[in-house]
Order: sequence, then structure tokens, then C-alpha cells
Amino acid sequence: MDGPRHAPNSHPTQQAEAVRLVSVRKTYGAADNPVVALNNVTVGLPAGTFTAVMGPSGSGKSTFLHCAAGLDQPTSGRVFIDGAELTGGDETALTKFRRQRVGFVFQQFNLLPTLTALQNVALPLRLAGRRVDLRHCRAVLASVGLAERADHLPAELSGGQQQRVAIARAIAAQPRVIFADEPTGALDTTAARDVLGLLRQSVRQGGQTIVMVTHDPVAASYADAVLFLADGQLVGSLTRPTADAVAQRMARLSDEVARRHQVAVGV
Ligand SMILES: Nc1ncnc2c1ncn2[C@@H]1O[C@H](COP(=O)(O)OP(=O)(O)OP(=O)(O)O)[C@@H](O)[C@H]1O
Repeated sequence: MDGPRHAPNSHPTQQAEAVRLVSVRKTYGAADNPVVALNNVTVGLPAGTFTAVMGPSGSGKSTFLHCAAGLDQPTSGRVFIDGAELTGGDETALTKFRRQRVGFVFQQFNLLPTLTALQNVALPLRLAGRRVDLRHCRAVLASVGLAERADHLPAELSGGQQQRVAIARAIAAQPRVIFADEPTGALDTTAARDVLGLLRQSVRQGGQTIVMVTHDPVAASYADAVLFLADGQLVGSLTRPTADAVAQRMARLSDEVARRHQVAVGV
């Protein structure tokens, strides 16, 4: 397994926190028998960094991403994006907050099929009621290698190209943080590397902050740091991760979780 080399960050002065979770807890189901998806998670992610979130299945990765990005509200605890509190408001306030400060890249691209690549890139700006500079949107599409495809519909593009449009869409709105949920999960190896390279480039050159959930140690090795979750808790981190180190840590973590669960059910 190989991954990228870690060049020095070109934005070393940006050390303010872009994301902060304080004692975040998320439970699902009935109060007398809750499923605890996140258990007292406190963490701060510096601006201008790329963080991967990993953990065994059911460890709380998606819940972490959804709570951190304001797609879901924690049961208790607080979430801040760029110093502004995201928790505590109603759904309308949350939607406005997301549109202004947060971008998303999903596993299945989530492009609108009836809009061209360029129109998809401009959409978050329109939804946020911001001025749409189509020249800027075209330039962002060009920066992900799709200058020639601006007027094509998603169905006319490959999976990798569609995900590059989705990245352009996230970048064009210049959000404080981009949250990526398994962005390479539906792509082949080459397209996945292109996408991960673009995400890294937006951190290195654009000073973007990215938080990415992934199952793939190679994908995680593109990040500056990896956070590991197990049973809803943060159980460790790796800085300047290599794919091998991430894979080893994940194997250990999965063994530990399996052992704990066996003890819990008396096996
Ligand atoms: N809507 C829900 N209702 C009840 N339980 C839920 C709900 N969503 C998640 N959970 C539970 O919360 C825990 C964490 O789920 P989450 O989806 O965050 O884990 P994950 O690490 O993203 O898993 P995977 O890698 O399998 O996608 C799991 O035990 C899951 O079953």
C-alpha cells in the first residue's frame, strides 16, 4: 500500500480551530434503552487541515460527521464551526448555517441530474442567496480538470468526473469546512486517487479544512491526521499517517472491539 508524501502545509499560520465538538453525545431510540452512537466526544480540528475519521462498523463515524456538520443535532454537547455555535438553534437556523459555512461531498456524488456540471457547481451559491459568479464556477471546474465538461449533464460523466464536480461544487462556495462521507467509496483506484489528490490540494493550496469519513487506509493516508472511533468514543489518533500504520491500527481496534463485545455478551 502506498499513499502520498506529506508536504509541509502552505498555510502554517492558520491554526485557529475550524471544528470543535465539546462533550458531544448522540443517542438513538427510547430513553430507557438508548443506542449510544457518540459518547462524550470532545475534539478540536485546526483550520487548514485534512482529518480522516475511521473506526470499525457501527463505531459512530457517520454520526460524528452528521453532528459535526449540522446534518443532525447531538442529544447533548456543543458543536462549533469556525467559532460559531451550530447547536441549540432550530432546523431553519441550522439549514442557514450549513448553507453559509459548510460543504459536503457524498459517496454517491448527489448531483442534480437535470442540471449541467456548471449549474450543479453554482447551486449552493444560489441556494444560499449569494451572487453567482459563473466565471469563478468555471475556473473551479477547470481546477478539477473539467473545463471541457462544464455543460455536460451528470449522466454524461464518469463516476470519477461526477465526484470531481461534487468537489468543485463544495469548493466554489468557499465554505469554512468540507465534510466528505466516503468520497471514494464508489470509485475505482485511479479515480479515487484523483479525488483524494484534489481534496489534499484544496487544503494545501486553498487553506480549506476537510473532515473525511473513510474505511480505506490508503484514503486516510492522504489526511494530515486520522481520528479513530470505537463504540462511539474517540480512542486515538495518528498524525502524518501512512496507509500501513492506519491499517495496523484499524486491525488492532477491530480485535479490541470484538473482544469487548464478546465479554459484554458473556462469550
Ligand atoms: N437512526 C438510527 N437509529 C438507531 N440507531 C442508529 C441510527 N443511526 C445509527 N444508529 C446506531 O448508532 C451506532 C453508530 O452508527 P454510525 O452509522 O454512526 O456508525 P458508522 O461507524 O458510521 O458505521 P458504518 O461504518 O457501518 O457505516 C450504531 O450502533 C448504529 O446502529
